[in-house]
Amino acid sequence: MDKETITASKALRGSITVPGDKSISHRAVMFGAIASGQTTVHGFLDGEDCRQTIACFQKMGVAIHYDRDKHMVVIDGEGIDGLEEPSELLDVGNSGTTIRLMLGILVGRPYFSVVAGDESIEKRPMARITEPLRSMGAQIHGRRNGTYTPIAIPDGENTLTGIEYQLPVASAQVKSAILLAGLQAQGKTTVREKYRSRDHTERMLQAFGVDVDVSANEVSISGGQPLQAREVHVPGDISSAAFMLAAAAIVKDSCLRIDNVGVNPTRTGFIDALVAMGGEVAFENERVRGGEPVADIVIREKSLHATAISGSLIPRLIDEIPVLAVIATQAIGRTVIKDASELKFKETNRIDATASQLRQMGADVQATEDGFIIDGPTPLTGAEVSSFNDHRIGMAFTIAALIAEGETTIHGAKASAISFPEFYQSLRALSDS
Ligand SMILES: O=C(O)C1=C[C@@H](OP(=O)(O)O)[C@@H](O)[C@H](O)C1
Ligand SMILES: C=C(OP(=O)(O)O)C(=O)O
Repeated sequence: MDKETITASKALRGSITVPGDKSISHRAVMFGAIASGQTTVHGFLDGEDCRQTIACFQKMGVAIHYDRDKHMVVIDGEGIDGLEEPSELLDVGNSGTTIRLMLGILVGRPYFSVVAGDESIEKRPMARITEPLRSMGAQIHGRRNGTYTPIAIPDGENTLTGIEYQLPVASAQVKSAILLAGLQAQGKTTVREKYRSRDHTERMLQAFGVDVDVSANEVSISGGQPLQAREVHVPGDISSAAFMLAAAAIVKDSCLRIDNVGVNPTRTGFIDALVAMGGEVAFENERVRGGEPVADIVIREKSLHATAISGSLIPRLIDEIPVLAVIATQAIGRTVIKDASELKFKETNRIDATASQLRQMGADVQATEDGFIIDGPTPLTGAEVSSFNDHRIGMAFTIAALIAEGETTIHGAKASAISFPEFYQSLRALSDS
């Protein structure tokens, strides 16, 4: 198995950028594929998940040209009716976002399609998508009555009707799938959520010329609206920036600047948590590009104290929780993270993975049903840890290794290629400078 060996780092100093936002990159390809005209995407994330999205839509006959060196994707869309029946399985690899959003498109198409992914995708729950889509009239077959992959959509009329739906858990993937089906449905579709999840779908659909009504925690869309191609500039991914910010927050005397990061308020929970812990973080050059807020982020290492993370904050930092748990081991006092049971349904069970590997490194951490209880500060010691082939887990433990005494080996480190292919390179460049 692939591995990386990491030792304690001296201060991280300098200025970097991080790769494009994963959520926005996926959506740019999908929306470009169902729009009419040429969509050009700049700053596309060259991660494995997003490349899988490109491949799926190419299998549906969409002309997509990807220049990997320039991080640019050009999509010649012919509207949603221009999508063709794929003659092969649509393989989403490791990507939950690809399968869930794409199903929202496929259920309204008149052709036969089958979607599946890797071993991790096989274990991830799909009922959250297939139940509401079925209630719109979608015909869905699949393993265990369509609650797990592989999932097949039969050919035929596939007529959909708009629904009003209250999300049982805040999930942008479920919300987006319903809205994409809603675009193909008769009448209006409304999705309500208790806590607001990331709103990139709403923002980008509006940018592609679709009327989307957004009020508080409710989004509505009327069926039959076409998408008009446009240029998309993808900002740096705050979920990737979070690893670098975490490193700078806990490695003594660090001072780091990350330029051009997406700071959509539905995604900045990690920054709020860090500030609540006493972290020194500032946004500079705040601007809006293509409907998404962007800023340069500056952080300085500072002594941190414990905090409580729960409720509406959770969907705003869901993917950053493993690395936040690492930070919490260095904060003074007891950090409690709750309402995060969704972590069990990601690429791996992130509650178990984070707690078990943190304990290997000597942290005082307790896994709970829906989060963690972490007492700090605790000195960490180098250990053999596993990513469980989950990119966020592998990267979180690499950050922990930067402050550990002795050597830490991260097994399955290559998983970082899912969302942050240059992760180890960027980190080495910063600690050498
Ligand atoms: O819509 C998206 O792009 C995503 C939504 C979140 O998942 P859920 O919708 O399952 O919370 C997040 O964890 C994932 O990394 C990306
Ligand atoms: C959960 C994640 O992604 P996905 O659901 O797209 O696999 C993630 O990137 O942390």
